[in-house]
Amino acid sequence: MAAIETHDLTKRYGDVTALDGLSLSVPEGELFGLLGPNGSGKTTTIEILTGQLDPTEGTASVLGHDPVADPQAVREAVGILPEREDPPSFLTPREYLQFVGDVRGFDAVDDRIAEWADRLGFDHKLDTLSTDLSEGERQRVMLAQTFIHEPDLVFIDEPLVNLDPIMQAEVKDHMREYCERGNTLFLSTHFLEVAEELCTSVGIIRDSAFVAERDPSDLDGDEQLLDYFRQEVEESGSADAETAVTDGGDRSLGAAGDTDR
Ligand SMILES: Nc1ncnc2c1ncn2[C@@H]1O[C@H](COP(=O)(O)OP(=O)(O)OP(=O)(O)O)[C@@H](O)[C@H]1O
Repeated sequence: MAAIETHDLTKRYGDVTALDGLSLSVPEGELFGLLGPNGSGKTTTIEILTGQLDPTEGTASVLGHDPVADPQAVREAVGILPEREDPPSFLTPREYLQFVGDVRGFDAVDDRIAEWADRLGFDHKLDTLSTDLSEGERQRVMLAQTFIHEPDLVFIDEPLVNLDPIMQAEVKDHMREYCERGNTLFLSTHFLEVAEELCTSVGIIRDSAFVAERDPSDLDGDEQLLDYFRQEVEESGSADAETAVTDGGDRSLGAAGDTDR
């Protein structure tokens, strides 16, 4: 069964088309990466699939639930880490994760908090107000809330932002193992090296429409993901595409400041 299935998903805001007829199927167990220039519709896609935003047209199925007809069922079934989200500044990580436990209704909340704080290296900060945590420590807490209830499907926008290199490696390992156990991960990122290293499949979106899908391991040595992305995106000839493809040595696309939020 596909974990995610969409048909002609479209979102319009007046004259602005944020998403234009997205049809997509993500099988269970896939680590899927959605790539695209700034403003191409990645966040809109995730918001529709997680029941936060209604499409103007089209249908979607997420773990067998319809995110329009039953957004609550989708939100209960999945883990979500939106872009640039922090735990509330006035709660400690322990209080925030206990709150998540209450809302999500899972058992052994204290044990799971201890396990995830240990795994993500913020056990010594569990009782520190979030306002006093570093950016990377807050990202670790947000990653914990994403996975703590062991969902079958997780949506993550830029998972590695602000993490130090050791924690980046650990989170990558975790995401890989999570999918090897049959779970599904839907990742949105501007960092092609992350997509290339981790994803079993990538989709490229431009001008709000889906243009290509590819298994990164099928790319040969001369056809790196950046070149492939550039080729697919530049075909649109849009100004957006040209500003989006920035080599810059770090192979990040269109958001040079993304690591420093
Ligand atoms: N509430 C809104 N009202 C009007 N236009 C919107 C709204 N939300 C998004 N858009 C537009 O829809 C398009 C797609 O936005 P979206 O946030 O999905 O892009 P994105 O691919 O996630 O971009 P980025 O890589 O910069 O995060 C953009 O042109 C954006 O300006």
